[in-house]
Amino acid sequence: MKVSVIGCGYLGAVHAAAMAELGHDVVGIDVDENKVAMLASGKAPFFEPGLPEILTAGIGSGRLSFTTDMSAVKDAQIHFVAVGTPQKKGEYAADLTFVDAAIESLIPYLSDGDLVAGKSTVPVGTAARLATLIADSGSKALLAWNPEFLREGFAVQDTISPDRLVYGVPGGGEGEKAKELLDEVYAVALSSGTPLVVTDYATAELVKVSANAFLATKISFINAMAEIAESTGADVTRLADAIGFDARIGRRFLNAGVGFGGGCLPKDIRAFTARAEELGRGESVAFLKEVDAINLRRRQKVVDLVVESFGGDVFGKRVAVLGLAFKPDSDDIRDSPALDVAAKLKGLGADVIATDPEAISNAEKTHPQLVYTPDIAVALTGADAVVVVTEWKHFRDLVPADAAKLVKRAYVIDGRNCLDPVAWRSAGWEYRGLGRP
Ligand SMILES: NC(=O)C1=CN([C@@H]2O[C@H](COP(=O)(O)OP(=O)(O)OC[C@H]3O[C@@H](n4cnc5c(N)ncnc54)[C@H](O)[C@@H]3O)[C@@H](O)[C@H]2O)C=CC1
Ligand SMILES: O=C(O)[C@H]1O[C@H](OP(=O)(O)OP(=O)(O)OC[C@H]2O[C@@H](n3ccc(=O)[nH]c3=O)[C@H](O)[C@@H]2O)[C@H](O)[C@@H](O)[C@@H]1O
Repeated sequence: MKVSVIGCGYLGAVHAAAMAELGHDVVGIDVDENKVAMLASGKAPFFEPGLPEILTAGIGSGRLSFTTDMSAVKDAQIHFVAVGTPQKKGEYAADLTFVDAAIESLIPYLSDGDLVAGKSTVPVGTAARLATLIADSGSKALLAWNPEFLREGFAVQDTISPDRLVYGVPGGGEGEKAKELLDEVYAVALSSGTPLVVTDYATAELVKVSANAFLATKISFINAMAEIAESTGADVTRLADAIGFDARIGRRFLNAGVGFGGGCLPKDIRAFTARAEELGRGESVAFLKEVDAINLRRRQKVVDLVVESFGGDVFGKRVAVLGLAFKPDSDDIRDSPALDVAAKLKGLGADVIATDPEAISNAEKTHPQLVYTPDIAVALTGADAVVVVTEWKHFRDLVPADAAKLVKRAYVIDGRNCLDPVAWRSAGWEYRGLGRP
């Protein structure tokens, strides 16, 4: 099929390359000229395992191209909209400027019977509004909302083999036509048994935000237990193991630590709260404010542990911050707990040196006040405290005895509960985890 993808960021670039990998003819459109130039030359503009390979293959096959010229979508039958929906400045609500602009610029190039398939995460009610906008323009194109559930770090595999597909479609014959087109584009996944939920716009939009709200709640739940564990001497990691054996609860997403960040969970729970309030249903998701508050308290807890370890004054102390990305296998620093901790410590006067295998160049742009090194040994050398805030394998695999030789004071705060306390303590380190003794 001929497919266009509008917005080629963390979601759209992967979606475009994956659709080409599945045999479709794909054109990716973005307003960012640098990003388009990189993608068009087969280079991934961000770190995502497996993306360079499918980009190169797609471009080499002639099935994948990128441009800033919206008119290139003309031949496509399905137009995936994957532009950003960030949090509005100073508000909780989602900023829909990019979605609206993308649809406006797409409309002149739509042919009758084309399908616009929204992938961006949007507040419930957006699809219906956009469908009206398209119809009012005189276009006979269809609109579906087809939310995306990929995880960064696993984005390629999650796109090619998703754990479910959700189509939000209009009622009647239009909905059937939209479903037929989506079935064709996702034929490979569907034929291998991927569950499919076909529903109305509002349900599809809500599936996406409620899934992220649930994940955020699960993380904040275990972090709340970590807070209680800290006051009782209990071990939240053992607690998570034990409750996780209950299949109704499950162990995944029960890792207590410095909490969730990234370009989605934090802004999505806030946008959901704002939208529910607009709908007069603020009380239904009021708990998400507590989920957010617990999450932010964990970042402060890590900072407090560092400060306490110096008797209340971190000024001039050298702190090695291991991790900048919001999670491993990603260079994404959007709302990253790791970077937040580094910046807070710097703000308190600590001599912070931060390292990350992939996220340094992004962090340098937003946080030029921090000192960075790509070399873990350099970060550790002379450190008065070490803080692990992203659980990259590189940090999990550190040999405590070797690391101890580099630092000035062997004090480690394991903000992701990803190190073995016994191994670190027996190598002479004072070890502090979050919610574990
Ligand atoms: N990053 C992720 O893992 C996932 C993201 N999502 C959702 O997907 C959407 C996109 O997220 P990301 O890819 O992370 O954002 P991003 O910020 O990395 O990418 C958005 C892209 O859209 C481009 N853009 C903005 N306005 C445009 C326009 N008018 N025409 C063409 N391109 C335009 C930007 O230049 C940028 O490259 C958001 O709604 C997000 O919540 C959903 C699931 C997973
Ligand atoms: O809407 C989105 O953009 C995506 O948001 C999340 O994916 P992602 O942000 O890539 O990362 P996750 O693996 O969900 O991790 C999010 C954050 O939670 C943290 N986390 C995760 C799991 C856990 O047990 N504890 C924990 O603190 C991670 O460190 C990270 O900061 C969802 O998992 C995806 O399904 C969704 O598509």
